[in-house]
Amino acid sequence: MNDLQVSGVVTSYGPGATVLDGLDLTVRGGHLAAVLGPSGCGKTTLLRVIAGFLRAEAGSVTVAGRTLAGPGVHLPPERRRISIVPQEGALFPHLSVARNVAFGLTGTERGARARRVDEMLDLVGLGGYGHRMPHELSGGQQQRVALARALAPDPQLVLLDEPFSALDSALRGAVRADVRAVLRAGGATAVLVTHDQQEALSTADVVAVLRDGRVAQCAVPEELYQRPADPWVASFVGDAVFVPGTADKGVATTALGRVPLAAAQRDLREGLVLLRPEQLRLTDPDQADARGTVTGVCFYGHDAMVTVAVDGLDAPIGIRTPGGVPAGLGERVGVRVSGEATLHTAPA
Ligand SMILES: Nc1ncnc2c1ncn2[C@@H]1O[C@H](COP(=O)(O)OP(=O)(O)OP(=O)(O)O)[C@@H](O)[C@H]1O
Repeated sequence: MNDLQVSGVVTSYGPGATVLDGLDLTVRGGHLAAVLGPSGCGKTTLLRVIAGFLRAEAGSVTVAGRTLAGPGVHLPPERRRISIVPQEGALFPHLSVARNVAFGLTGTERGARARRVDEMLDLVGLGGYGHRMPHELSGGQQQRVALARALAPDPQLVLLDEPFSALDSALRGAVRADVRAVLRAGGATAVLVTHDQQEALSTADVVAVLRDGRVAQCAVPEELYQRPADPWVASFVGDAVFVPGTADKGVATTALGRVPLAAAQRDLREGLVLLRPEQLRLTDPDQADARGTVTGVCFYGHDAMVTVAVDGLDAPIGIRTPGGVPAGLGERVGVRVSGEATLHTAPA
């Protein structure tokens, strides 16, 4: 299988400018990994090291057991069997769609090349578009051609660098789903760089969160969201509600009541209890473990975020309420918690 293994990679752009600092990342063959992290944390740099445009000062990169970079080894990009889908498709404007897709098929006999182009255009849902010029396509169609071009040479690994960021939000979800389906059908391993948490969680098999030149956590989306490694990761991959709590026998006691803890966190005695806003419910104050006063309401259409100053808590908390705004400013409300929480050491 085309497993990607990045081990102990160190890269800098000069003295004192270390960007990747012993980074490890493993992606199983055929899986899509999203690399998520704050601006400037080194996401693109990681792609450049994997693709071979940048030399790592230490560490190694292997795909399917073949060392692409490592001590004494640095294969040039064209020998790595890696394709890249850049931010805005970057199609050659003077070449037709078919010739764009055929671009990486050098050394392939003419008939086989034409068949492969047709096959790739069918795969991305653009069969019959081969004669068009890039400017005759929508942004989403151009991105799909870029994907067809990337997949045509049958790469072991596809690197996607924020490939949806130029698309408007209505198109984005649909193109994202298309690209995901095409990658699955093609069977290549893929690494998707994004700064969009929703995109990472909804598209990837695993999500790696980068911080300080390393992977802070790499996990399947549900685990990352529900059991983040620390408060920083928790806040980075979604809205987080932190309340102080003490733990005993797998249950945390907090100002919001008693909350069961996820199994992996059961050894800590006290710290910050993490909940997601959708785990909280507004109820009648007489039927709740916790009570408070509404201090803010933000309506988003599909749900609303209601901010409540809970008795006994220093800071107000956000509660996501589906289907409208159930309480107004200044109203006394009850708060109920559902599901499990995680307990974390409070940051120093
Ligand atoms: N060619 C370069 N020369 C010097 N420094 C660079 C160069 N390219 C990137 N950097 C620096 O390296 C760090 C990581 O950059 P990189 O582009 O990998 O971040 P990123 O996570 O992809 O950011 P973004 O999300 O903003 O695109 C940044 O501090 C950036 O300023």
